[in-house]
Amino acid sequence: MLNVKTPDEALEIIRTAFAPLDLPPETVPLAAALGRVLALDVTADAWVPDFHRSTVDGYAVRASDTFGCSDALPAQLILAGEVRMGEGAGLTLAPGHCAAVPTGGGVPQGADAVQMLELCEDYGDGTIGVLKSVAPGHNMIFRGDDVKPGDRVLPAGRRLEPQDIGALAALGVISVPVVPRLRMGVISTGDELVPPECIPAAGQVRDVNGPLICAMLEQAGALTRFYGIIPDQEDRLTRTVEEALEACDGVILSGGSSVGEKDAACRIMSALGEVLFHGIAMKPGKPTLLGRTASGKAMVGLPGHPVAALFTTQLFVRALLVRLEGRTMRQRQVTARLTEAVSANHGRAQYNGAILRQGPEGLEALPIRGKSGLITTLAGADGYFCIPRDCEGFPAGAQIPVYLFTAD
Ligand SMILES: Nc1nc2c(c(=O)[nH]1)N[C@H]1C(S)=C(S)[C@@H](COP(=O)(O)OP(=O)(O)OC[C@H]3O[C@@H](n4cnc5c(N)ncnc54)[C@H](O)[C@@H]3O)O[C@H]1N2
Ligand code: MOO
Repeated sequence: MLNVKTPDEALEIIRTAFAPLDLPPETVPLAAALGRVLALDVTADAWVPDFHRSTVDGYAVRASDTFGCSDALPAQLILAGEVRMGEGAGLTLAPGHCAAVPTGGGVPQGADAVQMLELCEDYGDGTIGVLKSVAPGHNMIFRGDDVKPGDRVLPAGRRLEPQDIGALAALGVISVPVVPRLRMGVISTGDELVPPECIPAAGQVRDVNGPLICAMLEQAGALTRFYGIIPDQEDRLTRTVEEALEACDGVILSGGSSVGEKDAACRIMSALGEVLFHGIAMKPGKPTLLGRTASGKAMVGLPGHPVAALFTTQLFVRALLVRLEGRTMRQRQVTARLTEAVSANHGRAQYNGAILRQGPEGLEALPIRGKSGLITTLAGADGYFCIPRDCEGFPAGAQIPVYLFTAD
């Protein structure tokens, strides 16, 4: 019999039983930093931008020279010169003067605003008519508006996204201090499993969990090593788990997690360390196991059914990874209208895949139905929702939170 924990209790055990690995940071080039976790705060040591810039194509002016002007009574200013992209502004604007400036070009000293080309008129005699007045600061950004030296731009623990890579480039951070990637060993077990490239014979099935779990761990930032499909032979399986624990920070085993005679995951974990829990009150995913070796390494036993393996990886293995990395989990979610009723009445939290689509009244969630042995019921899913243990289901039209299958 399994002594089941609630999903929250299981997460709490993960948090208390494991500590961050605190590995010394490594440095990677900016081009390789996407998806990596920042090891240190990134603090600016430069001004961004480093000079006052125009945000439009137009004429840099002294705002006070334009006050009161209009279509009928333009302010006529002397064109003092032209600012070129990639060069300093190079001139100082005297009263009554203006300078042509492109979008992003430097605003000359003395100028404090820019008027757009379309609101100016070139008289062709070295003077420009400004047809509408501008307030100081209009159409420009000032030195340091974006970032000043000492500003914290990105916090340690952040998984870097493309927009962060852009910000690091702006600061000239080309060597990025990151947390070393966790190394996770993955093992599929079962006499019936064959590699995906094989055509299954009678009674055989292709290994889904190996590629699935490796892909999820890679998406979560870990380095995975697949130790292959191991038949239901306890001694061989034990040796493979030991080999994986030797080389990796943790090992994920799928299949054999239940209580049948051939289900060896629990016995192997007890032999190699201690079992922290066996069983979670969730559907799918009930026979999930977590263990810890004497040296503190994690051993996870996931149910063989692929959908159960997917949800338990999503909820618990990812939580384990962020714990070992010393981060907090950030689960992205949206609110969507459930398109059909989904019932649940089995005393376990129920997890359902969902496809999201834009409906006439906003985002809609189409529940994916199917038993936990059917992986195709999740192909194309965007996320999932949970019906809590004490709830009998959600009616059609309910606004529900949908958690996205994303990296963090
Ligand atoms: N008496 C009980 N039987 C079962 C219980 C229970 O509580 N008492 N729980 C059921 C639930 S829930 C699940 S989930 C499964 C989990 O079983 P195991 O983790 O022991 O997994 P297996 O028996 O090895 O496999 C189950 C199923 O999944 C297929 N499988 C396994 N690995 C893979 C893989 N890598 N790729 C694709 N498919 C895989 C396997 O062929 C089986 O069909 O136990 C229930 N039984
Ligand atoms: O809970 Mo099992 O994990 O139903 O398939």
